[in-house]
Amino acid sequence: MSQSDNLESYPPFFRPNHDIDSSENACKTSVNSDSDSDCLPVIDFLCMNPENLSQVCRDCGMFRLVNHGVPLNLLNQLQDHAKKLFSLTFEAKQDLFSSSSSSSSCCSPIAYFWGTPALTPSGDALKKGSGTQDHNWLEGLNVSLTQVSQFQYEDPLLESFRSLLEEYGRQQCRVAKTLFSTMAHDLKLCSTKSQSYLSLPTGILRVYRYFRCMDSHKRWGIDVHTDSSVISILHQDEVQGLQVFKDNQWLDVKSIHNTLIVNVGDMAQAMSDDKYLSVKHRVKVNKEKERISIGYFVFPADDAVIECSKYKPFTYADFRTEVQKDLKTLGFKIGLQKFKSTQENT
Ligand SMILES: O=C(O)CCC(=O)C(=O)O
Ligand SMILES: [Fe+2]
Repeated sequence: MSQSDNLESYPPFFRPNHDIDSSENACKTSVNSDSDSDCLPVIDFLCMNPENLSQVCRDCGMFRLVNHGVPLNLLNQLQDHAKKLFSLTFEAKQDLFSSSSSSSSCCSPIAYFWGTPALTPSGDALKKGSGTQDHNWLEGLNVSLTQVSQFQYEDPLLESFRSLLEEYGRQQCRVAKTLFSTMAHDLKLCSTKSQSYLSLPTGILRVYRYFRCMDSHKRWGIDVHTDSSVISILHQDEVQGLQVFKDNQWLDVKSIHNTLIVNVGDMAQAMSDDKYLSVKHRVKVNKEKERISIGYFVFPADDAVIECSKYKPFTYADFRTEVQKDLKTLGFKIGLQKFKSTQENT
């Protein structure tokens, strides 16, 4: 089936001819798109050089990870399953994954959302207070890794997707743990801190499908943001879309087979006292092709107090509450700036 035959899988808002005011949310920023070279530094997971890792976290905040050890077969199967599930009708996806739709899925560890990647802790899309229609051009599945391993679906396709997610989650935990222990060593964090600063049970996966969009110069897959996590790890399919703000310009992140993209999140920037960079990034949409990506996000323990000279002591729970509040009332995230110590603000 060609992609254009499958519009029933799109939420009605994203079907062509929907009456959208295309003057809103226009993206007119220039991009440097040098098609041959890769803009990201490379870290080899098999023979990781701690000094290189430290340098790229400070200079760039995003890097490409090679030799990560996640089986290629697992990556391919996950992409295939995600494609199949996203191609179901919009109504079927809502039924399968929404928490209120049926008693059997009321504690489903997988929640379906569309139009925004900003979710409440329970996985519901966070509606922006302004009431504007500045939707992001995507739909997705939010997966709690702790819950996904304690659940079984009756539907065979869902059950095999669940077990792939569980295995993928294990692989991402392994990668995140190793990366963070090298970072913690670099930042000279004591062992109590480094244990609570990366809490593997907080890990979530986000499986995204970015829709095709005729107004691709006016719409975003995800608009400019930094991640709230400690570390985020992304696997993308062959369709390019991610851009990173580096050297004062927006650069396209290449889609390179069998590599992962890692980025330093806000929490790691704070833990490092601003030595590491939680880098701005965004996702473009494409006129012809849909794009699927899978992100892993891991956070500090809710009660771990982040202490450093540049910020007032705060927990990730404090940070999340502020971010949710700002998204609801202002429509955007202020983030770390709100937690700067008084000295830093003067
Ligand atoms: O899908 C992508 O390429 C990036 C996703 C992302 O930036 C996010 O979920 O925070
Ligand atoms: Fe992100």
